[in-house]
Amino acid sequence: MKISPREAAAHALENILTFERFSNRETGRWLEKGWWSDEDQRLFLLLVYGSLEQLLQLDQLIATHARRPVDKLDPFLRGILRISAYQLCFTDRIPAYAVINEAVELAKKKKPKAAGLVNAVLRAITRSGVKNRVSMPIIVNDNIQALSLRYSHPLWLVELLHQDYSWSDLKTMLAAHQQPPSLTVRLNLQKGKMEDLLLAIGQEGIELEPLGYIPEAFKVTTQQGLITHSDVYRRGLFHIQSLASMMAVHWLDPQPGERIIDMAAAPGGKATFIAQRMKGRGMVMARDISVGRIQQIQDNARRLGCNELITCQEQDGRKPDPEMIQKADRVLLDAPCSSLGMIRKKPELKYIKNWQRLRELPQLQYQMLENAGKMVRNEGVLVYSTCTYLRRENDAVLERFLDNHPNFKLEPLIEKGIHDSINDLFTETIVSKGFIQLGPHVHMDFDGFFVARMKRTD
Ligand SMILES: C[S@@+](CC[C@H](N)C(=O)[O-])C[C@H]1O[C@@H](n2cnc3c(N)ncnc32)[C@H](O)[C@@H]1O
Repeated sequence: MKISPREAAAHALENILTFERFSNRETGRWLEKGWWSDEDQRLFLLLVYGSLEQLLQLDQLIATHARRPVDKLDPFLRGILRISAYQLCFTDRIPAYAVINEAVELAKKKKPKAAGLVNAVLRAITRSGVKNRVSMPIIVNDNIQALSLRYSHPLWLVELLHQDYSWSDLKTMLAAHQQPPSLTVRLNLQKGKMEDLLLAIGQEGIELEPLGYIPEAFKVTTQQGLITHSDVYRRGLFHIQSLASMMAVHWLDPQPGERIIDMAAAPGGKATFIAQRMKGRGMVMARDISVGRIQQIQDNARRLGCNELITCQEQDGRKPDPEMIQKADRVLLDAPCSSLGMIRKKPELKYIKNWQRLRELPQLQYQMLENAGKMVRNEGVLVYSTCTYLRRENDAVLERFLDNHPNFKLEPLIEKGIHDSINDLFTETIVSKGFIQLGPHVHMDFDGFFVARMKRTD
C-alpha cells in the first residue's frame, strides 16, 4: 500500500540505524516503488539524509523534551520525531504547524497512544526557538565535544580522526561531511567520442560539467529523476564513480595489452575503468571474496561493454595465489577498509556500532598487500588504495610493507603520461612522494581516499 514520503522516511531512517542497512540501498528500495513525484522523491531523500547528517543534535533535542533517551522510544515513533525535528530545525519549506500535524497523524496510524507525546515533544522543540544549527545552544566551545555535536559525529570518531589530523583539517572534514556530496560520473570513452556521449546524455536531461582532473571525470549538474533509470545509463555511456576512485586507476596507469589483477574488485568501479583505459586489449582479473558482489562486477562490465576483457574470480586475497606469482604487469589492491572517507555519501557510517571489527583491518590489509606484491612481475606496478582517512590503515600499512619488501619502491604519482593531465592542485611536492591522502581537507571535490603507487625492482 502506497505511503507518504514522510512515513517512508521515518521507516527508512530506523531501518538504516537499527538494522545497519546501507542508506543508498534502503532509499533505493523505496524509490523503486515509483510511488512519488520528483518533488516527493527529493523530500524523502532530504528527510533521510538530512536526519542522518544531523542525528546527534536531533537526538539531544528529542531526549531533552521527551525526558528520556531516544533509544528508549519505539523505533517508528523515534523515526517520526527525528525527521520532524529535522524539518523544524533545518528546513524552511514547511510551516511548523504542518510538520507537527503530519507527525501526529502518522503516530496515530501506528501508535495512537503515543500521538500526545509526539505532539508535546515537537511543540516544545518549536517553542525553544531552535531554528537551524547556527543558533543551536550546544555550540559553545571549540572543543572535541562541541565538534562532535555540532557536526554530528560520535565522540570516539572525532577523537580518532584528531589523532591523525590537525584541528583545522578536522573541522574542514567534519563540516564537509554535512554538505551534500556531488554526483560524479566517468564517461565511457569506449562507447564513442566525448562530444557524442555528452550530446546523447544531454538529450535525456542530464547535464554534465568536466571536473578537469582527468578527461573522463564529470560532475552531474542537472538531472531529471534517477540517472540510473536513464537509457544512456543502461547503454553504458557512463558509470557513477567518485573522482578519488577514478584517480586510483589513473595512477595505476593501465596500458593496452597488459595483464592486470584487481584483488578486491567488487562492484567493479575500478576494474571497468582499468578495462576502459586498456582500449580493448589485455586482461583484467577482477577478484573478490564475495560471490554476490562478483555478480555486480559482471553486471557493470556487461553494461559498460568491457566484459570481454574482464575475468571475474572468487578469491580470498588473504591467501597467496601460487599460479600468479610474478605474472601480473600491474596489481591494484583497493583494500577493504573502514570507509570513513565515504561519510558524505553514506552518513550512516558515522554511527557504526561494531567498532571492534575496524581494529582488525590493518592486519587484513597488510596480509592482502603482501599477496598483492607477490603477483607483481619485476618492473611491474603495485597500487594500494583505501577509501579512509585513518593513517593506521593507510601510511602505516604502506610503511610496514615497504620496510619488509625493499624490492618495492614508491614511485612518484607524477609520471610520463600522468603529469600532463594533472590539475594544479596536485603540486609536484604532493604527488612526487608516491602516495597521497585525498579528502575534503585537500579539496571539496574529493572523498577521503588514499593512493600509493609502487614499482617492483628485484
Ligand atoms: C573497497 S571495496 C572494493 C571496491 C572496488 N575496487 C570498486 O572500485 O568498485 C572492497 C572489496 O573487498 C572485498 N573483500 C573483503 N575481504 C576480502 C578478501 N579477503 N579477499 C578479497 N576481497 C575481499 C569486499 O567484498 C569488497 O568488495
